[in-house]
Amino acid sequence: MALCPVVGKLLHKRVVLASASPRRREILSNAGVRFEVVPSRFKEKLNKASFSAPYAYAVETAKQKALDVASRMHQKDLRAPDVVIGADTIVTVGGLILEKPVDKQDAYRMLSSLSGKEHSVFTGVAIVHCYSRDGQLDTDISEFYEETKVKFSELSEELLWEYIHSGEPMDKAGGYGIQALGGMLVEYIHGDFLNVVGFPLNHFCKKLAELYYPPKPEDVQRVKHDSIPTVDTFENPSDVEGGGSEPAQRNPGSGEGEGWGPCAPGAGGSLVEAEGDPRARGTKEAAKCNRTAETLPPFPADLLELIEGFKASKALFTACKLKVFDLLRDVAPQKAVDIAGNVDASLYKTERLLDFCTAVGILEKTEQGYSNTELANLYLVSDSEDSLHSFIMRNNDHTWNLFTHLEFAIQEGTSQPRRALGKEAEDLFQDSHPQSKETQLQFMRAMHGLTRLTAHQVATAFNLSWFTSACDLGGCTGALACKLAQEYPHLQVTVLDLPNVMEHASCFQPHGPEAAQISFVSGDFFRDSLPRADLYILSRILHDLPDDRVHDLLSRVSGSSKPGGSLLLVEAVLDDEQAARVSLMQSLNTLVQTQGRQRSRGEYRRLLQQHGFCDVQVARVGDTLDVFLGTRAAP
Ligand SMILES: Cc1cn([C@H]2C[C@H](O)[C@@H](COP(=O)(O)OP(=O)(O)OP(=O)(O)O)O2)c(=O)[nH]c1=O
Repeated sequence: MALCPVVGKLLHKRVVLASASPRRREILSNAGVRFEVVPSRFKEKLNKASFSAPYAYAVETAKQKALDVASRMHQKDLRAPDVVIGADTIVTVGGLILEKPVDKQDAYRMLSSLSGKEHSVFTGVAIVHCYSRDGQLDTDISEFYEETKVKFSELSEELLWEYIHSGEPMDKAGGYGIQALGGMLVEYIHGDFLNVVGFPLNHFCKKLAELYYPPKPEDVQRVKHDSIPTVDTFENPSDVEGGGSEPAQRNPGSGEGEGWGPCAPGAGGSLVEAEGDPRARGTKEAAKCNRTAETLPPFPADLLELIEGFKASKALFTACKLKVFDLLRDVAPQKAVDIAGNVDASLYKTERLLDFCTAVGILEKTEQGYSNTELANLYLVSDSEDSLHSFIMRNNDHTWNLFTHLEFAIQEGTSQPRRALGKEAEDLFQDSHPQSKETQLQFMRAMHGLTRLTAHQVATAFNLSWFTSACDLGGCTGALACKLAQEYPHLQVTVLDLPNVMEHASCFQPHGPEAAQISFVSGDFFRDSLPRADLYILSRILHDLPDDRVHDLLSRVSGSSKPGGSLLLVEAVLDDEQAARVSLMQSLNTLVQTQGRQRSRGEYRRLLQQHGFCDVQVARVGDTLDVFLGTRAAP
């Protein structure tokens, strides 16, 4: 692929992204760049009035961010990284520069100034090449900016405040995120979308191409001004000889706006070299080494992520197990030494774990110490409303062991609870296998967090307002029942689950007005008669069951349904191309854990029809779930 060689020029270098922005990190890593993240401590408070244009402010801030990181790393390690990338995104409207809002009122001020108008988003980028000369840091700085025009619709007061209360505006220039909810405010954009999100990738690649493949004078005519040169464009013997792998050094005589000097003639080809200059020699040697990079196959970034992905999961599990996010929810920021003391762990190793968490965007690091990101506060703190902590711990304590036996599951065609956990598959959902209260609660909390993620979308996938009674079979903690009750104030919802689940259900019962609409009933949907209801719900139940038990259960539900009553079925299906990866991963999960299997949308539709539910409608929820609604025909 044409872009790979350009990005490939960075692969053998120590590249640092001087930014705490999770968006920049994602854009660069999606492009296959390998880098470390060291957030800049440069305070964004340059005097805006002293700049001739807003973009100059963004470019200078980007440069200062990168230089701050380069010099700190050089001081700390006595060795700077090879390349430091800094960026700064601003929004401009009516001559004003908008950065990140300081509070909700500020976000309101910004967003109302953008309402109904076109504005510009500028991202300034600095690519700083670092060299160490006699222990001193020396740099070559290349900088550029990109402008994207964005037009907002007229925004009502109500919409503005709803958006502000979502929390999304707070860490974003101009107070919005075009890549998420903020996308709904946008009427049109002209220019690079990623530039708005914080990093103009296309311009960055062009800049790299300019730096690493400076055109020879005779090539200038051949290179389209706005294209990213591919290796082919420059692949000729003299280019290979000339290296072209290190950035061309700036011609000392050339001024700032002149760009990068043309290639020096002679053996070196594209590099301007001073005889006896050790930096130039090093550069030439490096150029020789990197020459082969052009002929290498594309770097397997996705493959490496797959190979090493389990390490990232385990690091997250460990930070959760140590309750790092709970600690930082209570007191933040905290230094590594205090966190290590609190969790009773080695300082050096705790620091490595915290830095990893920072690099993947779940912690933030400043001079004062580490703090939770918004994401961590929402999902990783153990007792937050939407916590996924127990789901993570369940993966750590339970699913992890099962997955280490995946090869047996595949070879033998059976699930592996016995080998991994000393239990039979059906025991996992039965009373017959006593679990400790803690294990049971962990399972229930895990299901609770997971169900809450999509409960609202499931509850509203169809208009259910004409039902008066519903029964959620295997409804566990009542997380879905609660959303249904909130959404449909006239609906009475019964949650049916096994006695060992119901024993602990009181820990999850809602406290709001919807509590009066929900009742919990203990029972086994395979043995006991089902509570009467005009809507039955089977949410994420059938995939855990083998075919004979699916038929058994569906015929019991069908037998209890009155004509005109309905069944709402929620499952991750196998055959949707967009969700293929996630669904396929879930199907591995099912085959290693249970005797069930993931089924296709067509199979579920047929199952419903076979059991007397007709007029089956299907809605997609999130990335993975299908919601089916079938109506019981008269027998
Ligand atoms: C306009 C807009 C901005 N943004 C983000 C990109 C940037 O992260 C942020 C602008 O703030 P910046 O100061 O550019 O960056 P930052 O503070 O997030 O990170 P750092 O200074 O460490 O590099 O706003 C979006 O994510 N979406 C948008 O639509």
